Amino acid sequence: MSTSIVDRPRTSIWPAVSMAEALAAVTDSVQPIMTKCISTGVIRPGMILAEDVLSRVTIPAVPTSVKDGYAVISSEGIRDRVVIAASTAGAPASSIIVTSGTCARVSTGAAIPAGADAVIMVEHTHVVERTKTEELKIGFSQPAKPNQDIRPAGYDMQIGQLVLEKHCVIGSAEVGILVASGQRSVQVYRKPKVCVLSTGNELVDWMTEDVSEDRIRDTNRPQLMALLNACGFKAIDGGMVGDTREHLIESIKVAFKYSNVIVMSGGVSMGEKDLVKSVLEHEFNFKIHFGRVFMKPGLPSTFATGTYESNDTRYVFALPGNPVSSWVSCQLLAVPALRKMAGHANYFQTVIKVKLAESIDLDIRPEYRRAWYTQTLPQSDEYGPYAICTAIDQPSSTLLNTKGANLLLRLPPRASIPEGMLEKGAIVDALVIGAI
Ligand SMILES: Nc1nc2c(c(=O)[nH]1)N[C@H]1C(S)=C(S)[C@@H](COP(=O)(O)OP(=O)(O)OC[C@H]3O[C@@H](n4cnc5c(N)ncnc54)[C@H](O)[C@@H]3O)O[C@H]1N2
Ligand code: MOO
Repeated sequence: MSTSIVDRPRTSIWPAVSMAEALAAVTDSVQPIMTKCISTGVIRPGMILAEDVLSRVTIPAVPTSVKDGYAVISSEGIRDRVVIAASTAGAPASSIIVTSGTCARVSTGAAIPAGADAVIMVEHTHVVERTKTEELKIGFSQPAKPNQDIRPAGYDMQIGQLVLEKHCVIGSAEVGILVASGQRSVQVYRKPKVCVLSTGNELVDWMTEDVSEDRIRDTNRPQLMALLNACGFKAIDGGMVGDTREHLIESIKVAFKYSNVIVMSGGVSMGEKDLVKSVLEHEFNFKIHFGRVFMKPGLPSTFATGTYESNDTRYVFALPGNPVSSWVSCQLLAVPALRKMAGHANYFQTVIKVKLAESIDLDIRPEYRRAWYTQTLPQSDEYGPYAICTAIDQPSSTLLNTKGANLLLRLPPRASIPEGMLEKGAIVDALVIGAI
């Protein structure tokens, strides 16, 4: 398909959808992908459960002592008792029977012998009779209530109990719970494979030493790959693509050999070399769900789906070339989609309320401004939390305004506020995009 430059549309054919519409289109299109069975022994933090986990065991299996002390019959008060045996953690106590006037020495976690209904801890006892090496009779300074310091069977976990839910993100706590449940293996979600590629005739690889004046280093690819890797996905390097239909078609085909998701940047606006949308629509027969989003930065952000060489749905996030635009729109559109595919139930970034550390003139578009989180401002004891913008002006070409940003301020469009600006101290929503 080819058209002359003189015939190109003079206004975009793509309506600028709202962010809410864009997010709905993305998250409605993607579903968690396949699952795999994994041995409990190799489960790792970051994996996501694809099934509910029920306990196969009761913990403790029998009543056990909560203290190091003596298992007694509580109704016998503080009378002296003959020590008949010792029950230690890990050793069966089945042969021991505590009867009137006797007690059994128990350690924390040891089974309570039959006949006993309470434990008196060692600090509340003294030796009455002994040999050189063994306790014969023990005296008690405090009585015990029935069931005192006894952990009943099933107190910590019961057979059949739901201990971890589907979509649970495994962390160190969950590793312990899973192992305790006695399950030998579990279903987890597979992570989507995502390929990152950059488009543009002007690009040279980031390793290039001398870059001529008409060229620029491809910063989007390493930056987006780093972002996706930091979010827990293995980004595949799809390389750089020239601005021709043939080159785009070939590179997209190669990327689909290795991945079901492509995150690409550049070539989605109104320029004569901006061919990506047309290639996806006409060469691959993909559905373009949206070709522009009313947001700053990232206006020409594009999302397309379709099939290629199999019945599996493929997803393409064709993001604007401007470096800040691609980085922000990847966080806003591609990351939640990948998180949903990977099985996360909460796939959107956490949103918190922050106070502005300075006044901001609002843009005509809803803006996602880069900012740093701080509890208090310098020379101020007023509690925030505050957001300090990484720069007052934040052009979408200036990578430096992404430096260290752990918040994206979600600012309303100018028309929604009569003054067209937000004063210092105004409270706004912020998406958390890094450790705070
Ligand atoms: N007539 C119009 N022009 C533009 C519009 C518009 O609505 N009408 N939108 C502007 C907006 S907003 C954006 S954002 C950009 C995005 O355009 P493209 O996606 O087509 O991006 P390119 O033209 O390919 O590149 C834009 C800019 O970014 C540099 N770039 C591209 N790729 C990389 C890379 N991998 N690493 C570093 N830098 C990259 C490229 O050299 C350009 O300077 O369009 C506006 N124009
Ligand atoms: O939408 Mo563009 O990303 O502002 O420069």
